Amino acid sequence: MNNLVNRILVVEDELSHAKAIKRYLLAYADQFEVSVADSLQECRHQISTFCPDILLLDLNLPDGQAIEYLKSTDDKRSYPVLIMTAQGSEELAVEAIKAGALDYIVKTPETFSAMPRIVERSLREWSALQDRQRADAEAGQARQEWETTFDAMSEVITIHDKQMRIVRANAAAYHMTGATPGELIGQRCCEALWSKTSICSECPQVQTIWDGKSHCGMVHHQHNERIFEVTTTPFPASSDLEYYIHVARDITTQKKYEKQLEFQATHDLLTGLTNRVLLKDRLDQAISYAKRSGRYVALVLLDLDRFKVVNDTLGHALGDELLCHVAIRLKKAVRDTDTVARFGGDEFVVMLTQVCDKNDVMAVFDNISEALTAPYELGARRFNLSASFGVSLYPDHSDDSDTLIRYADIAMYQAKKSGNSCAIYTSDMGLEGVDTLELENDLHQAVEHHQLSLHYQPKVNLRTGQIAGCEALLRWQHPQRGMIPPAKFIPIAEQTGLIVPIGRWVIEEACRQSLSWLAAGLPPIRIAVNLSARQFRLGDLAETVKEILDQFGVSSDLLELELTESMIMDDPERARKTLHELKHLGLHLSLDDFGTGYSSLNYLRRFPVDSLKIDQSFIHDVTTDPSGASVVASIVDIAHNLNLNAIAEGVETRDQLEFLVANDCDAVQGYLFSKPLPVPEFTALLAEEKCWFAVAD
Ligand SMILES: Nc1nc2c(ncn2[C@@H]2O[C@@H]3COP(=O)(O)O[C@H]4[C@@H](O)[C@H](n5cnc6c(=O)[nH]c(N)nc65)O[C@@H]4COP(=O)(O)O[C@H]3[C@H]2O)c(=O)[nH]1
Repeated sequence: MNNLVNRILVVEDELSHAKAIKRYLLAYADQFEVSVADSLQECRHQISTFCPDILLLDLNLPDGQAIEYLKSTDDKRSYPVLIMTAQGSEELAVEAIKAGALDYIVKTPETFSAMPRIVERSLREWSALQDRQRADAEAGQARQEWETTFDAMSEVITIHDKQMRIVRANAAAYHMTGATPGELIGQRCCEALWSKTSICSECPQVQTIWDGKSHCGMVHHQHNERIFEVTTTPFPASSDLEYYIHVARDITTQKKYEKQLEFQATHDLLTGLTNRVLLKDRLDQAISYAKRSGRYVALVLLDLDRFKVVNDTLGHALGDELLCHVAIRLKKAVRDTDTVARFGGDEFVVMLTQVCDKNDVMAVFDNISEALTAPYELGARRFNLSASFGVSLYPDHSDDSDTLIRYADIAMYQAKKSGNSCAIYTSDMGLEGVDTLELENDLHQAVEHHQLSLHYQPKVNLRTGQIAGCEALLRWQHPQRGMIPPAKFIPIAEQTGLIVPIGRWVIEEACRQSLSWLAAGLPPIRIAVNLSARQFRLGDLAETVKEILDQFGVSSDLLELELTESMIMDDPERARKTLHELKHLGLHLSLDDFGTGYSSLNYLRRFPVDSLKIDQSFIHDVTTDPSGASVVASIVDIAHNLNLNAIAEGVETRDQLEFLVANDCDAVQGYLFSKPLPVPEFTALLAEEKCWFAVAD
């Protein structure tokens, strides 16, 4: 018993009983405080004023029955009530207990004397009862909260037994399955939730049942194609019965998003092809597989030749469409096990794996090349594309993926530069690559530091044997490396854009030289200057040339511009306009390296050019290869049919010269007559007024 005061209200109309009870109680313990009421009315009054901890209530009181009183106050009571009854009224007392009394006492002298212990015990019981009720209420509340939460969870939650039968399911589970409680409870989880007929051993439920630990895994819903992350956790509900909580979270959107991100990180979004990151990964794998299998891996890097022009003239939408067509064709041209990647822009890479024979690479290359060059139809338009290819091989060139990619790139660059469609990497190309970077830096200073100069090579008229003009050829005297050939630095100048100021300088220098020779009293000579593709595309070419001619006061008749076929065929309409503007100034125009590119004779007819320069590669073979000879003869014919002059370049032997004379070529240029000469030597040649017929005869 604690030391707190216990207030006891005794409601008894029989005064002697009340006194006896009070006396026993007060005599028993100090903490008892006793008050007496003799009616229900007084009882009610004292309950509010005395605030009893226990009520000893006589069954029959003058103003009413205790049972009625209990019934009317049952809900609010915070104290125990003991009914006191006379012998023989026990039945009524039991009724009083039903109405809310804690117990009853039959009034006898013995029970009066035992009253303190009865009160003590009753207070203890009451306190325990209160605790239990409070605990029950709290448990009820908790349960309600839990159930609300359980049903409010968006995750599908089920509780199942060891046989994986559902014993409880939340609202999300019913919502997902569309089942009623009757249809879900007792069903096997896999069937009821996931529409699966068999249980997968990797199911987190199965694993949890096996080793008693929580397991998490992914479950694909068989019918609605959604993906769930499922966690199963065991919990002991009683000592011998185990339950498992199964929480399934719908992660379909998350997975979709993850997949999308992964795709974006590893693919080119326009074409859907593999990107550089994934290609490198696959190349690493292919190399390690090839190491074991003793096979080759080939990398074919290709760059579309005229793509920029297509893009600029037709707009990016059509350009994109074209790239998608290229991607499809490349994929079709190789096996499924090979990889086609896009590195951005118009650069694609094909990785060929499990190659047994190196010759197979060239066969695949032929397929690719053929697929790419077939005409493209975009809307009402038809296009032809060509590409430059660079090939590198594992194990011949490297066993490192980055290096192989770089080597394929260097080889492609080499192919482009040399005008061949394909180049296989060789070690000297690699060195050239290193060189290129250094040259690029030095080239920036070349103009400023007067390291550039022009050499002149005569063109000889085959009818007169005399100089018919000359070609100005750029030379770079590098302070450390000595003379660098144009084939090495012009492509760098093209790439960096430096060719524009350099090209302007060449025209200015040719005009300056022309004036200087005239001033020296030498016969007027037409100087041909090579134009670069970039200069030609600039748009203000005619204006620039006119400005230079005006600045030096040189007659336009003394200047010739040499363009290549590819420069004008890139964008024939624009080229035609520019050529007309140049022609309008009075310049001579010639098509250089004729025969090496793709020319449409239809277009050619519409271009105001004066000469076709037959590429030296044809001249080289003219006496050894009958087909080479017929190409040259045809070009001369074409030129004459179009009212153009035919000039052969790279003439080195008398046999070549004789062939050209026999085939009615108009003029020649080549080492047989003279190499390109520095100004003093060429000036001497001019002054000599040399006639080469003696040589040609
Ligand atoms: N094997 C052999 N070669 C001969 C013979 N006769 C002449 N050549 C060389 O053939 C090239 C002819 O010039 P290209 O076709 O315009 O080809 C030129 C031209 O495309 C470019 N280039 C040169 N100067 C300029 C320039 O000022 N501007 C631009 N944009 N390109 C230039 O560089 C290319 C190479 O120029 P070069 O090295 O000077 O090489 C010159 C010349 O030296 C011969 O009988 N045999």
